[in-house]
Amino acid sequence: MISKQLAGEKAVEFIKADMTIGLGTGSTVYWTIHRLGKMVKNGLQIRAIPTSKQTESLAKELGIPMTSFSEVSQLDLTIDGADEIDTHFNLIKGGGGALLREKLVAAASKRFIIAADDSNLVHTLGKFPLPVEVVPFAWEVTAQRIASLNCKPVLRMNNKKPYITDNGNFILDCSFEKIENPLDLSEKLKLIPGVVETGLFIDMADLIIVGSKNDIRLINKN
Ligand SMILES: O=C(CO)[C@H](O)[C@H](O)COP(=O)(O)O
Repeated sequence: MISKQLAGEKAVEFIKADMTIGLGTGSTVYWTIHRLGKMVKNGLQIRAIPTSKQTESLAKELGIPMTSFSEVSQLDLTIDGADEIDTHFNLIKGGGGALLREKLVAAASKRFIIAADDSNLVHTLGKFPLPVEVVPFAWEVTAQRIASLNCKPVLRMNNKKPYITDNGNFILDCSFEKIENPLDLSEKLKLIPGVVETGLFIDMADLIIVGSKNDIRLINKN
């Protein structure tokens, strides 16, 4: 069994009846969603809010009942993946392009669980290029302003065209190499006009489930 699958499937153990669950995006939570689909088929009652159109269609296919922020304002639990996790529980997310909805859903959740494998654990964030969601208008100027923070922003492409997020925006993948102060960087990025959201998730995760070749580790905050 691959490590992402181990971690993703382990995460369902934290789902209880009648919970409202945030469903993340990516190849790790794919396994969570599949397991959850089976649990729902076996009678578990939950409702879910997806963090992307991709997750929404998978969850619908598996018969997982959906809700939305027009019906609920708080979720019990969100399960998602991460591209990098540092020793202070800070994350880089957005490799799959869903960072804005992922952050909104995580911020509305009482508990935020990350399922990942040991390749995602790092001492300092930044080797993985930081995804930054920007509005398409004047994105070139936004990219120049971001570059002045000492990185190389690259416009994410899809079939030779700019990649478009579920919110109709672009993504700039920003290579910083080392992000020594994630909070400071996050604040600076959010001050740039045109930046909608960044893939820096600072001190939001409560529990990390780390799958490796043959076992699973749980890392609790504190
Ligand atoms: O942030 C994300 C999507 O926007 C994903 O959680 C992140 O990219 C990790 O993905 P995977 O589970 O496929 O490694």
